[in-house]
Amino acid sequence: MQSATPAPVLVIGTRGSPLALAQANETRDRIAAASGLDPAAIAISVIRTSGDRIQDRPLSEAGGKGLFTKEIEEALVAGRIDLAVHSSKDMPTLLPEGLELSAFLPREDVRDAFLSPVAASLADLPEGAVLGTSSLRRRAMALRLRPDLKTVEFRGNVETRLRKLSEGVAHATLLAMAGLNRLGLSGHATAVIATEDFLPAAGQGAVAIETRIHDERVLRLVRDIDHAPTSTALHAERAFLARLDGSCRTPIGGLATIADGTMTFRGMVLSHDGQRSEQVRLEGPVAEATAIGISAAEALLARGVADYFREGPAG
Ligand SMILES: NCc1[nH]cc(CCC(=O)O)c1CC(=O)O
Repeated sequence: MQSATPAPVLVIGTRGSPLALAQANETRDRIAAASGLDPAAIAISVIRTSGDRIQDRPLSEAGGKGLFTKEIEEALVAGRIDLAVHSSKDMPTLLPEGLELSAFLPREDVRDAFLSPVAASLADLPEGAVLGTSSLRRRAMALRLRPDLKTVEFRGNVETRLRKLSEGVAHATLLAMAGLNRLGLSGHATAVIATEDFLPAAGQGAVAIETRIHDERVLRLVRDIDHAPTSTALHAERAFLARLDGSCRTPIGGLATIADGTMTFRGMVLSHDGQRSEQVRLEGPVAEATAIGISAAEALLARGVADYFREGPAG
């Protein structure tokens, strides 16, 4: 006899990668714990996005960030799901009309990991070694420190990239520590790269929950699991990105950290070859998070970084 599954009272939409599912499961468990809802009454609906489908070219050429969110947001607008769980890093700064990011899970490790079977760190890679990455930011950040490196495209989910590395497609790759931790794969990291050397992407390590504005029933449930410091940091980082009008066609790093009521914001924009870069560091009260992110962007724009945005990712 089959046990009766309760009719779902809440439907979470997510991509189907192991990382996306881990994030959706964590969200379900947190909502259940905070609300007292039976976890079995919270359904997880897997939605295949354009970003998952397109495998034959770099995503920066196929149209950028919205590719991982479009079909999920359509389901949210249409009411087929009640909330969507995303990696903040993959979210465009502009959301479709009627949707908002209403909660963030506690941020994981924000740093990038260095993974290599041949070297202990980026600095230790042999002259001319091949770095596999599909991220324009990681490519430019790495070339800034090691202009001699060659780079190759490394698409696919975390597991696919680990496999390509073990097959020798590249001497090294870079992945978010957050993803490795959430997948229980942190043992694959050869070294963790300090943010002083290498700024993460805006939003890295944070999981965002997207909902319909004015959907009070769902908002009540997700607000209870919102992690305030993560939310504050993400507001600053997303304001920074939005003001720069950057996209995933531009190498940009941005990180807000909070200690004792003070936010420290660091931002960097690089040329595609990493040979030119501008950095900014600002501090201010957390209550001014959004303004701090905007000021950081304006400081960089004043130094001419908009010129970098007009350049293509030359080989
Ligand atoms: N673009 C893919 C993606 N989106 C979020 C993460 C990692 C988890 C995170 O940053 O929250 C990854 C993989 C990676 O960059 O290694």
